Amino acid sequence: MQAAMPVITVDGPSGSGKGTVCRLLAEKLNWEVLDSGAIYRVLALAAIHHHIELDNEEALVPLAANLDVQFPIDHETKSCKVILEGEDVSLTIRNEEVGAAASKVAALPRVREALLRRQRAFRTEAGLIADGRDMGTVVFPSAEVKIYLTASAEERAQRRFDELNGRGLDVTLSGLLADIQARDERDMNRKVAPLIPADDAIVIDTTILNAEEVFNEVQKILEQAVIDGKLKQSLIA
Ligand SMILES: Nc1ncnc2c1ncn2[C@@H]1O[C@H](COP(=O)(O)OP(=O)(O)OP(=O)(O)O)[C@@H](O)[C@H]1O
Ligand SMILES: Nc1ccn([C@H]2C[C@H](O)[C@@H](COP(=O)(O)O)O2)c(=O)n1
Repeated sequence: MQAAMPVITVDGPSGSGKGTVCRLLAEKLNWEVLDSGAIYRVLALAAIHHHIELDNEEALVPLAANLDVQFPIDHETKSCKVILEGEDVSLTIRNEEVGAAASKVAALPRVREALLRRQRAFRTEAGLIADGRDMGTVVFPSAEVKIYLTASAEERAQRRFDELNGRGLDVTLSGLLADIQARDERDMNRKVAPLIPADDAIVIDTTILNAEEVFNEVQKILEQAVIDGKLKQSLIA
């Protein structure tokens, strides 16, 4: 039986292209997007602002439960802004240090538990595209469509290098590769909600695919989901 508010989950490691494909899908389908990584990033930034150690679960749980964050639409860029305690942190949360800090706070089981309800609340009237690490395994286990994107660590580091270098940031390919490998190791081997494909996820290796080719693969998956009766044609037209 199809749920009223369908969910497509897109999980995978850093730089596999989740955010890119979710944005393209959201534009096409006019669905909401949950960027769950942004929530972990905001929590990590709040911990840094409040001088809370990134492994202090006792202090991080109430911070997570009461996180003062909003995601208003920026009508100029048509993307979400991230407002933490009244401050626009949309750019700050995207730096590599905050990404690494997010991966550390995300390893704490009670912190993850404290953020579950907030993530599930993104399932509203439109369909939802949920981007993260455990969207298909934990947060939305009954999602209609589950996708897992992956790519070699070298390719993901190169993508990040091109992006950051293009923005004039002083980064090295070897440094970014080491960061990505450390993040993979932490995200894939934590005790709770480790990064793994859900049993019923469809895996796409994006190493040799460009963003458009990945999007085309995802569209084929959605068309198959219609044939299988998991999604209504009218929802993806
Ligand atoms: N298939 C692709 N081929 C080449 N570059 C890509 C592809 N998909 C995304 N990119 C580029 O790679 C970088 C990382 O992509 P994106 O932010 O979508 O990954 P992500 O999986 O969401 O990463 P994170 O989990 O760290 O947020 C971006 O610069 C993006 O433009
Ligand atoms: N569902 C999620 C989303 C994110 N995380 C953690 C692990 C990541 O390294 C970090 C930052 O995520 P990104 O913005 O790069 O997608 O947040 C997680 O554990 N679970």
